[in-house]
Amino acid sequence: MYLTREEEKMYAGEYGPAVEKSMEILVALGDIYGADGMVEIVSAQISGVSYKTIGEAGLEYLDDLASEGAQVQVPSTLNPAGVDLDQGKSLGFPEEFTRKQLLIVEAYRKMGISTTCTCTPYLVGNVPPLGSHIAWSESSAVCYANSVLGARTNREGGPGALSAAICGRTPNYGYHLDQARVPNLLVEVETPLSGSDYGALGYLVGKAVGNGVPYFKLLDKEQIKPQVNQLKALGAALASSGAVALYHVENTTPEYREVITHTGNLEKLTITRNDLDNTRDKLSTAQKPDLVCLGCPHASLDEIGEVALKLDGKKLANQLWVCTSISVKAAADRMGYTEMIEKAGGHVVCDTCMVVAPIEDMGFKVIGVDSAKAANYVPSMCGLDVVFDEWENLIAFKK
Ligand SMILES: C[C@@](O)(CCOP(=O)(O)O)CC(=O)O
Ligand code: SF4
Repeated sequence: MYLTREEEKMYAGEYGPAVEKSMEILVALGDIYGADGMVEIVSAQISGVSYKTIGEAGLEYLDDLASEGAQVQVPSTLNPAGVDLDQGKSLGFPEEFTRKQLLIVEAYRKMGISTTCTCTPYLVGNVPPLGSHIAWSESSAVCYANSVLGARTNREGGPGALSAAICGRTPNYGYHLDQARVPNLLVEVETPLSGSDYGALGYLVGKAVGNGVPYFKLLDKEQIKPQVNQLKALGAALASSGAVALYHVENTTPEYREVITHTGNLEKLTITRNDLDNTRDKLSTAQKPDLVCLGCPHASLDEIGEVALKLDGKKLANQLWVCTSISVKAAADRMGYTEMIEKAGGHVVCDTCMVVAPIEDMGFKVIGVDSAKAANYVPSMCGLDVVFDEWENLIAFKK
């Protein structure tokens, strides 16, 4: 692939071993996927943060890079870690795990990466504009960035996104190019959508479309135009049951007008109310959750607000985590939401989630979720049972 003189220098080690190593990774990826050259990026989002998923080998790799002086060249944020970085002890996270986790985050911090550990960076200031090239790796965030923001990224792995952040570039292939952004499946949804329907829809369509690009026609554009919270749930589920990186929603997402002409001859999938209800039932493996975990992807301020108002003045019978970023929690604190949730016996948990935290070692057995992505991953990544339903049905109050 073609490299500019600057990129040649990076590759040849003229900027030190961290840049050299990172450029080698980018060139290898570019060669595998047939990139013609590199493209400059404006933002990075780096997964592979939890000690649960990257382990000792990951920690060593990051420590080496940090001690070699690696520095990111573009604004970069981290994916969720395995613990709440501030409230780890009071929430009962295992001590040794927490110690390792803090070392990982410290290595990233040294590289200049913001330690806002979240899968919804677009809610806390990492918001690349339409048409910009970026390297993001959290699959739900990739889906959001490509589809809702109209930025351009492949589904990077953690090392790929980190290398891109260090070099300020990523190989130019896949979703960076116009031709990969056209839809290849038309999805007609025949029923109005609300709550966890968006996740159930994403789960079903992700299975059908694999690594393709679905184009959604929702029932009634006036009534059910999806907003940020719904689009994040839809994209997260699409990206977890399939390898989706981009979707379009008619009258909603920014690139639908450019691709609408391609929808005429597409294979069509019709989704009914029954399809969505059956999906929710199929994903559930138990009935009564001992821990309800909301915020997959990380909750927005208004999602936390809805839960807080419902809990206000009551006492919970099961445990509750509402997972979010430190920035959104700060706003929730000021709004009084955190206090309402805590008084009811729940927690606003930062930096982590039900999938990347070691919840299987914390005494929980059945996790209640309102997210299809979490319902898909909790059994496989934590080995625990899951109930997938609307959050209002999952929480129970003391009589
Ligand atoms: C399941 C996921 O949301 C979180 C775990 O990823 P990681 O530990 O950051 O690599 C990753 C993803 O879907 O990209
Ligand atoms: S599993 Fe869900 S909450 Fe956890 S990092 Fe992934 S999208 Fe975020």
